[in-house]
Amino acid sequence: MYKVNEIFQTIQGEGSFTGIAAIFIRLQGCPVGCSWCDTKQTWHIDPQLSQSITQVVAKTAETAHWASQTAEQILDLFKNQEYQAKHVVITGGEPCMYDLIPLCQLLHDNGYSTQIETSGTFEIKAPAKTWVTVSPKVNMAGGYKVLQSALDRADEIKHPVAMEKHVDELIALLVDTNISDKLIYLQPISQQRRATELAIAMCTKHNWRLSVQVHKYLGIS
Ligand SMILES: C[S@@+](CC[C@H](N)C(=O)[O-])C[C@H]1O[C@@H](n2cnc3c(N)ncnc32)[C@H](O)[C@@H]1O
Ligand SMILES: Nc1nc2[nH]cc(C(=O)O)c2c(=O)[nH]1
Ligand code: SF4
Ligand SMILES: [Mg+2]
Repeated sequence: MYKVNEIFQTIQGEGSFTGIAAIFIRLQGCPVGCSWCDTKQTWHIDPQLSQSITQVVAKTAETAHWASQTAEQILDLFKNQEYQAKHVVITGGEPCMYDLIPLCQLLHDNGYSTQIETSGTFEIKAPAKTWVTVSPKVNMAGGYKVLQSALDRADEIKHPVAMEKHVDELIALLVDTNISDKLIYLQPISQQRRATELAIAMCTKHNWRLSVQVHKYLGIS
């Protein structure tokens, strides 16, 4: 069972698939604790906050409520909601706390493409076809071996930055893990002006890409 914090259809606002219509599944739970995390409501799994999927889909505000769902129930919901997007983004919280193989496989079998957004702190359990976005959480739980395998598996690396030290950490990580042939995105933290200027300068300098969380500029989910 997957603990679902949110399901909604929108435009992917980050990384390589920016601009694509997508269904987002946000799973509950994350032990990593990034100070600047924009989805802190997903961190704790409070058994008291279990709801029906109808209530979760009807949410009008970000809350820590969640609904337990099987892969089949999630697919049925897509149909009931008459979602038209064919790209599914599984995020969180930390989606790799869950085995994502049954869910992604079922979605692939039904004509959807899948993408996961992960911190690289848990083993990635997803089919080979799933697009993997790793937003590496340096010096955090999970350990180096898990992070190395996540970075090796990554189709893109998307690193949130606000200060020079975040860029230095990324460079050190790429050297340590021997990663040289991946798409690298810098994502300014919380649309801060200084963070954005830093990201632009560093993307230009290192020939990386910029990811600006387009949905936040548009005021959409
Ligand atoms: C909320 S996280 C959930 C998935 C997973 N736990 C992770 O960290 O990749 C989704 C994406 O948003 C990024 N993110 C979180 N808070 C942010 C913020 N305040 N500004 C910019 N990016 C942020 C994360 O780094 C990650 O790339
Ligand atoms: N529109 C939109 N695009 C996104 N890309 C990654 C998101 C996330 O929270 O993981 C996200 C999100 O929350 N909304
Ligand atoms: S790993 Fe992702 S969900 Fe967890 S605290 Fe960090 S940004 Fe938030
Ligand atoms: Mg988000």
